[in-house]
Amino acid sequence: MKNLKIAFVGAGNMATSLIGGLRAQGMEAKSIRASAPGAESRSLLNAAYGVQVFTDNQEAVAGADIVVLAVKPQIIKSVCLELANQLPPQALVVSIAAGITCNSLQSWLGVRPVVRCMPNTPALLRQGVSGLFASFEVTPLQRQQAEKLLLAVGQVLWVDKEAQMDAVTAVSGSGPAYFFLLMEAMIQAGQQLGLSPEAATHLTLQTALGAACMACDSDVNPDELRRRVTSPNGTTEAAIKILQNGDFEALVSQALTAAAKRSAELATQLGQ
Ligand SMILES: NC(=O)C1=CN([C@@H]2O[C@H](COP(=O)(O)OP(=O)(O)OC[C@H]3O[C@@H](n4cnc5c(N)ncnc54)[C@H](O)[C@@H]3O)[C@@H](O)[C@H]2O)C=CC1
Ligand SMILES: O=C(O)[C@@H]1CCC=N1
Repeated sequence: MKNLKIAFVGAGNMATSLIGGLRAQGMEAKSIRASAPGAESRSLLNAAYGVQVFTDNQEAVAGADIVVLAVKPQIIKSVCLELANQLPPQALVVSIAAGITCNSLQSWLGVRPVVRCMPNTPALLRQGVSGLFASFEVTPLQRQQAEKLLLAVGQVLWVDKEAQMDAVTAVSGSGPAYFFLLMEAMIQAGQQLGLSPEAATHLTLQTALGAACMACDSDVNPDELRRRVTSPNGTTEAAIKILQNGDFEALVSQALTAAAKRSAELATQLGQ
């Protein structure tokens, strides 16, 4: 990675996380460029990581080995059309836009190596996980380069069918929001049961962290870990019964199905 030049088009949350990860791994600021229309995000990025910032996307991608498209799905088509004739011919394009297929990207940019990926916001703390899919044109070396880029902000998982990216988006791309919602609900319930907001928040967040660490470190599945908390006729059983009577698993399944469907819809609505 050290000899590569990487250009980010878009300088928002996800681009900033990735740039922070690359800099923390020792990538030199002079090898990283970023472009965005907003002066504030450009100057924040420059101040935090010393990277070169541009208003002009075409200027940012000049000479890049990897171009990361980190703009919203709604504007990616216009950005691609603007860049189509300006990208270095061998540059690898890495898109993080939800729902936007390799086929669409290649219809706007010309047939070229494209990696589509779906990171998530814990990337900010280098605790993310990203799903990746490579178009046919991506070389083994470019695959490694894309993987290293995303490894700078957490773990990676390649999928071999592009349609699986909708499922990745539903599980891990959007996933942090589901856990935050559960935290919100537990904090609220804790207060209703008489705890102060501070106490309810502290207990909830540390429990979420502890449970996630246990699930990651353990050699048994989450269902077994759950059973170990659940004493016969005890308090956990009383709570789980309520969740299951409310069809918790079915609700989660419906929610993830809606997210995956929306990812596929974005492909149809905003693609080609
Ligand atoms: N936020 C999330 O949890 C995740 C987001 N994504 C994807 O990442 C992409 C970026 O999302 P965020 O960083 O959250 O959005 P953001 O809104 O923080 O950043 C978007 C950036 O694009 C810039 N921009 C707007 N118009 C532009 C143009 N014409 N040319 C160049 N830059 C332009 C904005 O100034 C901003 O810096 C989206 O496509 C989203 O689907 C992927 C995984 C997770
Ligand atoms: O909600 C969204 O569309 C984006 C993609 C995954 C997380 N945030």
